[in-house]
Amino acid sequence: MEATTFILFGATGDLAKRKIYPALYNLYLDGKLPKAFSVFGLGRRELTGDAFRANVEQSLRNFSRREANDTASVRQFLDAFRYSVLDIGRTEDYLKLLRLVEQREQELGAAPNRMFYLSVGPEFFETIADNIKASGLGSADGWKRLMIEKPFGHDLQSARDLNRNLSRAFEEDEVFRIDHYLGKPMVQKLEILQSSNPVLQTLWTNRHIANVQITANETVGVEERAGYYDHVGAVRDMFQNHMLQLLMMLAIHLPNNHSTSDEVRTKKKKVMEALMPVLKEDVARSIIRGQYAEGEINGKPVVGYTSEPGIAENSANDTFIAAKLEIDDYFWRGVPFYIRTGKRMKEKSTRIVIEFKEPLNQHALTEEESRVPNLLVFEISPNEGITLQLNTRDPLHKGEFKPMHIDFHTSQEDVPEAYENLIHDALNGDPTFFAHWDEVELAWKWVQPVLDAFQENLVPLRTYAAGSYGPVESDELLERDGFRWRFDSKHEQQEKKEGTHYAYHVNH
Ligand SMILES: NC(=O)C1=CN([C@@H]2O[C@H](COP(=O)(O)OP(=O)(O)OC[C@H]3O[C@@H](n4cnc5c(N)ncnc54)[C@H](OP(=O)(O)O)[C@@H]3O)[C@@H](O)[C@H]2O)C=CC1
Ligand SMILES: O=C1O[C@H](COP(=O)(O)O)[C@@H](O)[C@H](O)[C@H]1O
Repeated sequence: MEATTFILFGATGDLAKRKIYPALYNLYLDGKLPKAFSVFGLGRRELTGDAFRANVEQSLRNFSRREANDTASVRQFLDAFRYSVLDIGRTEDYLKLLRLVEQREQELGAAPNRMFYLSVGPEFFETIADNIKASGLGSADGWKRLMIEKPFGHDLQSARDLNRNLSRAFEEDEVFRIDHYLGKPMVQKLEILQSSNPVLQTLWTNRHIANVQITANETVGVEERAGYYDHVGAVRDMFQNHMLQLLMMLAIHLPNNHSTSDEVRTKKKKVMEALMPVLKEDVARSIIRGQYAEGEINGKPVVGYTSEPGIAENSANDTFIAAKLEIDDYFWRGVPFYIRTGKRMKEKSTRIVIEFKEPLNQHALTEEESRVPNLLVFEISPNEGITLQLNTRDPLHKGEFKPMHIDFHTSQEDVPEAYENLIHDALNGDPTFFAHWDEVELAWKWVQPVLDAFQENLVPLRTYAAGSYGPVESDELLERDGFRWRFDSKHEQQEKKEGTHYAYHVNH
């Protein structure tokens, strides 16, 4: 791997502490960092190098998936870390940083390859990019890359403006837009599972699939992010990025088992282009918008959204969204994709369920028998696994017709965290699991009429009790088409109680 200087804006912030340092540490333990590797942490706070390294060490102790007790290896890891005070708007701070970076590269005899990671609010992105260019930090004789966090814009126009402005300093192939759902191991496997298994490849069409359900439910509420969340809602916070990325990753059809990043991203773009647009006037028919009221999570009472600290008591912000989408292409025409995401839901679960069409069913003895569909379930988090629901007869119960579950689960301890995968890919210059501008723009384009309809109150805001599965209208969205949400724990327990369960557990 090529020598790299990792320049981290927002090094004193929450994301750096909870995600970036632990990810770098685990990459280091796995031997996945370049030999010549330095980190320059930046922030306004006055910190000595030692104080900064102590903060990083604390973050490893608190948040790393592997223990940071081996003092020698932690010390060696921290050796790579430097801190420099930098105010984003002050050009002289960039010149000082340039001198420090050059000095360090010379000490190491390292090529001037520079990774700029912007772990700061989006309002700073353009200023930083311009200052990187103006100071010469971005003009060395090596590569330069820009990693940026979400949100990428607030709507279609602001995203376009941001992209145009960033492109003054960075080319598209130098920009690595993070969508951390693309770093989740099961999401990364979707592509290879489909493209390297003829069984799945054959089934991956509207001939066999009745519908696809994509869920990302959380039990947490707005937490300490009222100021941010109340302006974005579930539609911008989760739907426009993570949920549409999951849809793209599921719906792509790849030619073979060695697809290049260009092929993957081109196919994702094709999926977005084929997504049937929704008109502002029609949004209410295919989108359910919800907000949590008070309720119970894991047996404990919790307040409703508008009683959360920092949220206006008349806020009409969405904390839940369910949607029906259709892809108008050869493979998916006629297959509804149902997407659902919400805060303060019954359980934390991110998953994709593929419901297969009923068989011809000439042997079904009862109406009930004909209603048990085959399901293929990808559990993305908090547990990772794949479940296949098949039908069988139970010889112990008079040959009753029953579903059988075949489960494959991986042990969570050793699964790399999303940020590890993404930082590793970016260090290697592999953009496969980063959002290309074309995808981001098409996603905003699809979402814009939804934002407009919400803004103009064309879509009723439904309430749901905290700790439920969302508004009843979300169930009705599927019931209208003869379906229901699958594999919520209430259904899963029911189905598992009735059926046989086969588990296949893998420790890596
Ligand atoms: N936290 C999370 O879980 C997630 C965060 N994100 C995104 O990541 C980004 C960072 O979030 P988070 O870490 O939570 O934010 P924090 O508010 O915790 O940290 C902000 C960082 O920005 C620095 N900063 C702010 N203003 C300036 C300035 N004028 N000059 C120099 N540095 C400045 C702060 O340093 P100092 O105070 O020392 O100046 C601090 O290090 C945001 O874009 C957020 O949307 C995305 C997904 C999840
Ligand atoms: O990006 C975000 O994601 C988290 C949920 O991520 P997960 O990995 O825990 O599923 C969400 O809580 C947050 O609001 C959003 O900004």
